[in-house]
Amino acid sequence: MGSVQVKNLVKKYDKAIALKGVDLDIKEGEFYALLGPSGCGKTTTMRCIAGFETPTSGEILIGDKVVNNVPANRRNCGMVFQSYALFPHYNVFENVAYSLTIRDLYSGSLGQRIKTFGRLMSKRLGKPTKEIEKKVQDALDYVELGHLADRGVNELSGGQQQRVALARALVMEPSVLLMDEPLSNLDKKLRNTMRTTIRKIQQDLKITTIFVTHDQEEAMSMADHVAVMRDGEIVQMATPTELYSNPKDPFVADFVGSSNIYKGQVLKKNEKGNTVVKITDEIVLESETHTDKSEVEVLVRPEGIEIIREASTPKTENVVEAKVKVSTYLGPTIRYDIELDGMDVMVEEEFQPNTALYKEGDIIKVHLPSERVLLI
Ligand SMILES: Nc1ncnc2c1ncn2[C@@H]1O[C@H](COP(=O)(O)OP(=O)(O)OP(=O)(O)O)[C@@H](O)[C@H]1O
Repeated sequence: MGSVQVKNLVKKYDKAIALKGVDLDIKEGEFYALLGPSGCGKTTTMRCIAGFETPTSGEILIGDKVVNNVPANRRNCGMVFQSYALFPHYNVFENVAYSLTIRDLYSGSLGQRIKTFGRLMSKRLGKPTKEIEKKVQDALDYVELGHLADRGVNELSGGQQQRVALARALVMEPSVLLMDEPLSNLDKKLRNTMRTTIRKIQQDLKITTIFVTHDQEEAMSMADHVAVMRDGEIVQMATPTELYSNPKDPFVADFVGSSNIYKGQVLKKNEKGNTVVKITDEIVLESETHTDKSEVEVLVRPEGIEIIREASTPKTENVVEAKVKVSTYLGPTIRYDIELDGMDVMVEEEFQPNTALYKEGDIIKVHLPSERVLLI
């Protein structure tokens, strides 16, 4: 039973209120990302679920059991941290076996427990049981490190160390996997590989996973659902596509992907049923978003704006003249910083080898399709 529910979770410290009433409802097998800027309360939420922090108020359920008073080691949560937190004097195998061995401290006869304690105190794990050996080997194979079981952890790369940490969490067969910025110490290429590895393992094992990150790309590419947090609260919780296409407010829009956001004044509905919104005297746009408000924020994603070239099909609405300020080649795309009646606007266009790049000072025409002009 790996579902997780968090109800009106509040955590106050002496000088800060870290959580102001967080609610989460995570079904068994789902992958949730907690996304938000530094200090918004992601880690505190996770530490409360893990049992490392005591909430000031609110309820936490794992499965159908309220766990507020259950100690961390009885919550059956596997943890993976940014810092790996491996034991430097143990090799790969021993690091993964450790949690299983330590579990023996709480079970078995008094004699067995004393023996386990003695082994741990002498910093040797001794000969593991056949069962532990198999479980550890399986966990290492899962993270593709089976061949490095005898290596010292200091002789591993960062990515390999994080795989050991993941194996150590998985070997306990936790009902919930909690990961706190696990990829932040890795370089970009390795981060991408690890994203795929983690996602694949999560889907294979169907393990309920909560993943803390401040990296929107990471959250959007891995999770089934993303909870965006700000100042100790969840601002919006949605699937990645919903979050990107329908951000609830400018904070979410800006945090999840790049965006152009302007203040606008709603003028009327036109004959097509579109909302007409004025941004400047010169820039009046149609939007397919319906709203009852008279003052709105107008959001257009950079890739939602189309530069009109001679070969483009004629457009009937939302065509505006613009001046190119900067063009930046980004590999698969070109980013243009342009000016529209005094407003700075970002446009991102797919790079086509045969298309000439615009340069500073060029006057161009851009089309902002009404379905890409969002009113929030
Ligand atoms: N032990 C503590 N004592 C006092 N204040 C704390 C403590 N832990 C966290 N806080 C405060 O609670 C708030 C939330 O912190 P938290 O670590 O949960 O944020 P976060 O979103 O995980 O940030 P980051 O991405 O930087 O790790 C911050 O204002 C932080 O300073």
